[in-house]
Amino acid sequence: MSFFRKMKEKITGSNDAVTDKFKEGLAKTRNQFTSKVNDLVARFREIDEEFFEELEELLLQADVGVETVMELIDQLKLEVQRKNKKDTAGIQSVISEKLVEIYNAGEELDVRLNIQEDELTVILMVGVNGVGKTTTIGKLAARLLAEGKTVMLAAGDTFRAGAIDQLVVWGERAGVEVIRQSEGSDPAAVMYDAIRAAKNRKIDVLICDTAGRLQNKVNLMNELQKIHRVISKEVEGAPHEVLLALDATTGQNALVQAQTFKEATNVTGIVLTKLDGTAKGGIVLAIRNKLNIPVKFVGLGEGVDDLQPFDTEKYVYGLFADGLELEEEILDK
Ligand SMILES: Nc1nc2c(ncn2[C@@H]2O[C@H](COP(=O)(O)OP(=O)(O)OP(=O)(O)O)[C@@H](O)[C@H]2O)c(=O)[nH]1
Repeated sequence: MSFFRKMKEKITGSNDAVTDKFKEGLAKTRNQFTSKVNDLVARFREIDEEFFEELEELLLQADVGVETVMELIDQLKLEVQRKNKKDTAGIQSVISEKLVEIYNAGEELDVRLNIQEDELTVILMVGVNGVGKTTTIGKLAARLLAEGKTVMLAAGDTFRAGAIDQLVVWGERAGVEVIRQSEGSDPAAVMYDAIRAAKNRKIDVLICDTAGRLQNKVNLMNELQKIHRVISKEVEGAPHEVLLALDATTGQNALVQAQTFKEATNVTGIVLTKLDGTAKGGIVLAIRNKLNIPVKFVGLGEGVDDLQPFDTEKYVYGLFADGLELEEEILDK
């Protein structure tokens, strides 16, 4: 049985709906990338150096990242040699297998949220303006509520006009309280208030919004460090998560942002938003290679339930779904 079929059997069944979300969310990338791979396979039939060169080009176009592409091509060449494989039929399944292997190789990255059992969990949300931070906080709150947690939000982006109101709207939508002060006030003071309120009301998870000013790294660092200090003084071990929101549609620029935030604060996980809005969904693999920070959630659409925990196999399935299903049918005949 091909790798792809085994993977499909493993991930579908009990959670078909989530698998479908990955499939739908990655449609743009699949339409660009996989359909071109399928064309390539049809055009070449026989595996040769030129085939690998064109494949390499397609992977680079999908923003997979140079190192990962090189590694993948090397591994494919080895596998083809090992199996004495001469024709291109079924190569997509081998590519998907190698992508999963490469993603999962190296240090194990835990995608689960670090939620405390019996005490307040504090999640800090960081990222530049416009990446979908507020939206993500709203979606995350809804997800945690659905899991039976009580949730509170802290409007720590006191800098951008409208950020507080926007968070309040999300809070109302999700039915959770938002702790706020006026625009321009000290974000650390908002955090302090929010932690006090969350403790008083015995809340499980407090999600804190922050301003995402990147223009000045020193300022960003100072502000985040001050927030950190206040939070850790009030709750031991907090913040339990620092989630960095990155917009997948900004491609390599997202990697640059990530590097800056990584230097400014201890980022524990990435939320990759708007993955459905890009044809360059290979950015997930580049993030893995460049940053070694787990992508904990991906945004696969605008709906509340379109924020999904990242899953390597569902992701790779989403990248290849149609082409491989077609191929499976052909092989079955
Ligand atoms: N298609 C899609 N849209 C998303 C996703 N995440 C956020 N959005 C949309 O992006 C828009 C808001 O994006 P932003 O303006 O970047 O969000 P924001 O939360 O105000 O931005 P911040 O300044 O980062 O707080 C909204 O229309 C969201 O629905 C996603 O995963 N997929």
